[in-house]
Amino acid sequence: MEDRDPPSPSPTCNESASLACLKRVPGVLFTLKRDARGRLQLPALTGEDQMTARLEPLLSINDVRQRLGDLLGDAYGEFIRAIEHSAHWLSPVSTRLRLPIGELTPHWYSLEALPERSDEGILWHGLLVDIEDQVAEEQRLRYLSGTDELTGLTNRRSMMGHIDKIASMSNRHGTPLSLLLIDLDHFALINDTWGRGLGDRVLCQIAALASSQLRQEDMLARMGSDEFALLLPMTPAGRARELAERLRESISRQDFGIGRHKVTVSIGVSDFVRGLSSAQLMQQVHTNLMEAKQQGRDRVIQRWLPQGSS
Ligand SMILES: Nc1nc2c(ncn2[C@@H]2O[C@H](COP(=O)(O)OP(=O)(O)OP(=O)(O)O)[C@@H](O)[C@H]2O)c(=O)[nH]1
Repeated sequence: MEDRDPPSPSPTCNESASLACLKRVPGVLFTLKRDARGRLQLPALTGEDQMTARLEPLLSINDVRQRLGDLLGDAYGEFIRAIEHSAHWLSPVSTRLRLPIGELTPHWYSLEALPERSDEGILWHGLLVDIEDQVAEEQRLRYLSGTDELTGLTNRRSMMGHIDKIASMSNRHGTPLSLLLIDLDHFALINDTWGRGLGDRVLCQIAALASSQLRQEDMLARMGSDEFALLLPMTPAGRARELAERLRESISRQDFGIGRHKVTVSIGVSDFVRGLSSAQLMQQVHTNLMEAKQQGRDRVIQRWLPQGSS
């Protein structure tokens, strides 16, 4: 027979290694019990020191509801709802809760627990993990996916969704809605003459200048390249046109730090007509912008979207 060294104990069988590992998990493993009278008990708990310290006083209390309420504050209701739903359907608990455990400011926790029936009621074995960093990263990515990196404005993708939503509200309630499409004139020339870095600065300055003239409910987006869109809810065409003219003038007066060279924009304006789609609104405002370019740039063109057109 082959002579072999006896196998070393597997780390998963080594209790102290497992415990040390558990201490490094930013959360706790727990057992929760709900008896037939609805009382909640916490018979077992282990994990990261700070969280364990906060939850340990609950161990072996006859009914932890009151103490949990004190500990979790506003989040207590949500926690109990998740537990009661799981108890009723015997379904796993899988939720995220914002809990003030072990921290002065609440953190996001992921709560995963499996219920099973026992003689005394229902028993959950579960894991509560601090996912504050993960949630912050998700929020950052969500923000980035809807934001133009250069100007910090809403990007095309997010704006198109917004136009759909606001247009369908206008359709339902008959409220006025206008859209502006703003495009820099001969922007390629600015890049070619003063460099792309300065071109970037011009785009950012235009974004800031336009933003400073808006109401809170208006939405400005960079649609790409040197094109911006401005969505104006509750705004009839006449007021949208006035705003477009003001914007155009203020941009042409602005000193962008490129000598005597003026930066100008062409603007298409369109208002939403009930019964039409957001795609038709977009198409019309684009046609108006093209018309402004063709007529010599540095101007605003507004044409009505004929009812029933496609
Ligand atoms: N600086 C800078 N330039 C960009 C960016 N994105 C696109 N561009 C440039 O913007 C220019 C857009 O030019 P065109 O679409 O040809 O139009 P234009 O020169 O503005 O001329 P008209 O629109 O016809 O008046 C191109 O030179 C692109 O390379 C950017 O993020 N930064």
